[in-house]
Amino acid sequence: MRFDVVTLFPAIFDGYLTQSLLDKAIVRGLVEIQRHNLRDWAEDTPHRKVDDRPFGGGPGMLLQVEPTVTCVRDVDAMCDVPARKILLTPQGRRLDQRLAEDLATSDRIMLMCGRYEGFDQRVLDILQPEEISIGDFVLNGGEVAAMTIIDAVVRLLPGVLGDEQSSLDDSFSRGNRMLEFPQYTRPREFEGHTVPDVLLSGDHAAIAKWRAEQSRVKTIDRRRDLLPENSKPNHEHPNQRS
Ligand SMILES: Nc1cc(-c2ccc3ccn(Cc4ccc(CN5CCCCC5)cc4)c3c2)n[nH]1
Repeated sequence: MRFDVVTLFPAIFDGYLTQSLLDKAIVRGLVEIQRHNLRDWAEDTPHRKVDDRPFGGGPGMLLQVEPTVTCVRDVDAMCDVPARKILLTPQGRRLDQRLAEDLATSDRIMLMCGRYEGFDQRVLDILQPEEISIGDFVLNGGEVAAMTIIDAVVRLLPGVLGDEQSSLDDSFSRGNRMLEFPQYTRPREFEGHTVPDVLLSGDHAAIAKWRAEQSRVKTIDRRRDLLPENSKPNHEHPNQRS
């Protein structure tokens, strides 16, 4: 899979791209991440201006339609595979595991990271990107949301996580909608806190039963909404794919 990230701050991704799971996946050719600085598409050098004040007044600045649309079209054309365009915004469809699994089926994803107060509306009208939010809070730009999407998607790609780390049993993977059971490792006792005996018993059936019960109790206590009897569809944003 290839990610193309359009951003005013490509350096934000430096540390992230060298972190081990992603770095290994890149080295193994399982994923490719290309960054594109929107400022390189600014019309007027030397100021390389890509933002301007909103018509009609209002706070802050907006990213202009011309450099953005030109940039996205140029980036899209850099590779034969057409990119699934995603625009990060607080107003988008909420990212969840189901959407991450859907994104993981794409061959190429372009992540459009805005800044300031976002993009001129004509960017959305012309390019018709899918709009995705990572939660009901306002970040300072799309980059952290983009990294979140990359993180959630890359771990789902075949071969990225070894079998022992499979994402299949994650809390929210493949329709699994239960919270994790408690996990323990050595030492067996720390400051008087011990490991549940069942986990030391070697009785795999009893361990599985205990873990299922722990997941159920925790899910009822914290996320009753996840239980099958309470589940409701994730209402898609009007301009979202099915
Ligand atoms: N899940 C999530 C994604 C983001 C996200 C993603 C991308 C950008 C680009 C800029 N920002 C900052 C921002 C966005 C919206 C406003 C509200 N403002 C009100 C007046 C009319 C214009 C809009 C303010 C500042 C972004 C924030 N935050 N949270």
